[in-house]
Amino acid sequence: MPKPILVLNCGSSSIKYQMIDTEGEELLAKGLVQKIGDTKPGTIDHEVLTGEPGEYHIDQQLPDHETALAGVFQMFRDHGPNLDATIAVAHRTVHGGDRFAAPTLITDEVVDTLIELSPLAPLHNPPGIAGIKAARKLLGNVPHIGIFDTAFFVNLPADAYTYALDTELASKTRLRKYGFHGTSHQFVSQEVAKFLGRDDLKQIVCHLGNGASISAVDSGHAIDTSMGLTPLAGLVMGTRSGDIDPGVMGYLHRELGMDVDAVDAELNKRSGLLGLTGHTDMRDVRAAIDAGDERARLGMDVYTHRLAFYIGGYATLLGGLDAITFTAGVGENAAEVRSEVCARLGIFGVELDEEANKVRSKQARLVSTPGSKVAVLVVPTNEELAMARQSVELLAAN
Ligand SMILES: Nc1ncnc2c1ncn2[C@@H]1O[C@H](COP(=O)(O)OP(=O)(O)O)[C@@H](O)[C@H]1O
Ligand SMILES: CC(=O)OP(=O)(O)O
Ligand SMILES: [Mg+2]
Repeated sequence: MPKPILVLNCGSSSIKYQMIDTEGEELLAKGLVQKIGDTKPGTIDHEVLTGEPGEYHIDQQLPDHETALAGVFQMFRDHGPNLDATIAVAHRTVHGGDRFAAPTLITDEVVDTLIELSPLAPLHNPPGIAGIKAARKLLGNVPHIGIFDTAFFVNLPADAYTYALDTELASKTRLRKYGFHGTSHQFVSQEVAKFLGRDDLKQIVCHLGNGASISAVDSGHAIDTSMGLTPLAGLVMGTRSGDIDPGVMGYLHRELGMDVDAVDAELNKRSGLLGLTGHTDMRDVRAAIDAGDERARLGMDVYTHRLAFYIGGYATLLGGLDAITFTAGVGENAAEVRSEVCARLGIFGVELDEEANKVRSKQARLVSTPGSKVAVLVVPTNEELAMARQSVELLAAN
């Protein structure tokens, strides 16, 4: 009998989910819900990979996360696998603040604390909490576990996480760098160590998805990462600006009368690749570049400039560099991004094997030349599997 865990990743307008058998780690089902809270009908795509495999799609009005999850559960009831066998539900919870580091059994008290932490991640935590509440209602008889994006970074050195702000103000408001995508940075850096057969690696992980972040990992410990108090800092992302002069906020307010919410929305939702090129998706940016669009070309240059800047800085902080790894939607698929970033890293003796880099594969792989002073890898991330593993550990310890 399989002992499945349901893993939920609730975003503001989407839910990604997987059902994973904890014995043997087989993926039993996965799915994606889109356009939650939209005036237009939302979509639920459900794929069953066990028993009688199949793919199912429905269009349905999805005013909130509770309706969306009810739709997902209906998919399970109509097409399988059997939800009754589920032993636990794992929830990706973006911001654990300074309260949560390890995977945590969710109680009413934990939910209250997460609500308190919400202002720290206004775009990410509220949908996560909505998902937790809805799932606990629909599947009340199994443990629910929170896994925090910030967890891998709780032990960053103080000089990495401290902002140059008034100490009292910072401590009163818990203002510091927290870092995000930690489940992915940890999973991928461990996969790299396995792949290269060494634990004592100085490595940089580039998680380039719609949200994007980069981390420096020394012998398994994160020593710096690009996201900050919120997931807005650092790299250029699909719609987020990443690093800008903090003076931009006051400037936009004074010049255009934009209030704080308007500036926040501008930087989070209309900036990044979208603001630079008119496209959020890297495939569309690439198509525009190929069609001679100069705005898209500049957008890509800003994107790789920022990446190279961080890689150079992190190599210095690490005091050496053994491996650079690309992961997530862009990192795993966009060969041109890897190629253009690596072309900026000659000073470190990075040499990409352009042919190997072009090969499409779902496997972890080396894409640098044998002579490269730094190994360059592509490693698929699997945040859901990492979450399932951490949940199993927590359940075993209780
Ligand atoms: N084949 C591809 N080539 C280039 N970029 C891709 C490809 N497939 C996906 N992407 C990029 O990956 C992004 C999604 O990455 P993902 O890691 O799934 O993000 P998130 O988890 O933040 O939704 C897309 O927005 C797109 O930019
Ligand atoms: C924290 C974060 O940026 O997450 P995502 O990439 O899912 O938006
Ligand atoms: Mg992601």
